[in-house]
Amino acid sequence: MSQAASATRETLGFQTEVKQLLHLMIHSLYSNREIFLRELISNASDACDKLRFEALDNGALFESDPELKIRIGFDKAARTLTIIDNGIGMSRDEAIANLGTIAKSGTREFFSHLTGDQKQDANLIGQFGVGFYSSFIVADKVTVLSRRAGLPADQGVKWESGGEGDFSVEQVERAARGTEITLHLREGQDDLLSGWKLRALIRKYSDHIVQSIVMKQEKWDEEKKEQVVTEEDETVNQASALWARPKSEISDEQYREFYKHVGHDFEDPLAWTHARVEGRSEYTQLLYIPAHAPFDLYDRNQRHGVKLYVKRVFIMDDAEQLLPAYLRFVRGVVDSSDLPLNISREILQESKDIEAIRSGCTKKILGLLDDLVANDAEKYKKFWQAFGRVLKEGVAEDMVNRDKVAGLLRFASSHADTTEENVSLADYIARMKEGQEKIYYVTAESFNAAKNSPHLEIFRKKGIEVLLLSDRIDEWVVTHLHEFDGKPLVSVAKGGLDLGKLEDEAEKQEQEREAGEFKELLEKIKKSLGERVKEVRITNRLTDSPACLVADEHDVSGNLARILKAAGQSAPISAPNMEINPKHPVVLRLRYEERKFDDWAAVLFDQALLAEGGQLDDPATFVKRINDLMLAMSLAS
Ligand SMILES: Nc1ncnc2c1ncn2[C@@H]1O[C@H](COP(=O)(O)OP(=O)(O)OP(=O)(O)O)[C@@H](O)[C@H]1O
Repeated sequence: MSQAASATRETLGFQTEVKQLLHLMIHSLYSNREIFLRELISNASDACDKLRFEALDNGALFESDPELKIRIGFDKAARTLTIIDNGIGMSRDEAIANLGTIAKSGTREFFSHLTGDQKQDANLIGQFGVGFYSSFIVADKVTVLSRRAGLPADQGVKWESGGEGDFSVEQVERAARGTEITLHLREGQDDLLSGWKLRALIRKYSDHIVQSIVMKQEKWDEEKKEQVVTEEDETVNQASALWARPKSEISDEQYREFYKHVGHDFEDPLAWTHARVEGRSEYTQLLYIPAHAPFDLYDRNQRHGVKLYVKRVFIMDDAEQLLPAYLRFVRGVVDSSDLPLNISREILQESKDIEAIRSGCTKKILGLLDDLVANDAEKYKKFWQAFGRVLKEGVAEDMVNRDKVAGLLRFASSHADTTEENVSLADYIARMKEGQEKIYYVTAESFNAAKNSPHLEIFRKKGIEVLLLSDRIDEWVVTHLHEFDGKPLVSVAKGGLDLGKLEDEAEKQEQEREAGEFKELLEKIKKSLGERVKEVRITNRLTDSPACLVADEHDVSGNLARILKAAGQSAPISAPNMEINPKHPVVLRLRYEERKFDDWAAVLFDQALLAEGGQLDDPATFVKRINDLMLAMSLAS
């Protein structure tokens, strides 16, 4: 940050990302300019919540002004709007940090995704959170006066900026605690200088705010023939906790606006569930599923989860104990009637009440997802695209609800052979062939590697569907999910292929005959490859390929071993089995090869490894062998 300090006033430069954000926001969000009011009121409300929480331990913070509220005013002559709160306020350092930098992790990466296309970027910025900086959509100068609760009156701060490259901060005297934001409106924004307009915006976007949002009452003046502002205050919003109101009194519109406040989101939510739970543990939950993934979904430190309230008093943001990690995309509020007000994060971890809330909230969300599956396939598809990968973690993480989570999973499969993940395990079971007892899957590094895996050949020939798993997390899913609805999940690349009733007698007999016939060749290949393979055997898995690699039932699959290696973890390496196709011309040819047998065997192994997405230890030797063999063939012909 650049500095030009004078005695009390100094000018500081915005962090680069803030400059970028400001520029984009002014241009791409202009058509949504009214949201600035919602954002500033949302911040004011959060500031009041924070004060109320800190005051639980230190009542003096209320000073002589215990009634928390937000005031909106306007001055036609000066062309300004003001948003005032008596919440926690900011110290000078906090103002510099909060209003001059963006502290979110992943910010730089986020900015690299902006395209310059206004419509797309507006969407992205919405996901990032627009917040305080949205003031500059309508204002060309913003003045913030603030004093942190508990600091003396001479420790006030005045922050001011034109939203270009820099801002100034100055220490000022300020009797009132909290924050006052004055927007000096841009040309053409004068329609906002209207009590009627502001009231309409507050009712539309901020009705659910818990604190009173007050404005000066207006009256019709017969002489002046216009509305005049009086000295009387009036509360414009309902000023009661939305989640505590009966469901029948809340409109969908109100639910949506409340979501934007708690979820710090710009778009409507996908779905929500609102319930009051009574019994051993009493609480209210209002939980939302967003319509899109936040940019930091995979960041373990991401914030803005579920807020915890105790008897309407805000206690903490992102109380991660309220839901398991695999539901970290959920936003909303839990308000408990049983927990003590002074509960800390440490106590939360051991609280029996929290355990009950967590299991209740988890069931509600899984139920909500079930409901989408049954009643709104389009929405579920959207959900799956945004959060499917996170939900998959639930199979490993949540033993109690494993079957329920498994039922919600969607996979790509050889049925449609497209990348789209839209096959549920129940769909798969419904399509099983007569006599089929298992759910077959293949895991690979990419969709194409899975789809074209040699291990699938016999399944394709027999018309048996195979799930095509190519997410890294899928390996984790299948190590924890052994069966679904009584049907075992089986990898087509592991263990001996036992198709059970799907194989007929004649096929089995032929296999036995071939095993005898090829015994000598198999031993010879094993001897040639040595430690690289555990066993070499005949297979009926293959129709087009000469060979493939197969892990033993309880060994780590080749794909998982590669994932672990890439993640820097040591995998217990055990050599794979090599299976060869007794009908393939290359294999038949090998029976009569003498001179170059070792090269043929090595190439067979290396190709099988490549075909399943593996990497060669010694690619140069592989290339040399291939060239030698090609040359020998061309000389022979
Ligand atoms: N009225 C206020 N009183 C006290 N602090 C405030 C106020 N407004 C903003 N802040 C501080 O400035 C920070 C930045 O605000 P901003 O609106 O940009 O982001 P946010 O609310 O944290 O997140 P998001 O933008 O995702 O909603 C806030 O986190 C808060 O610490």
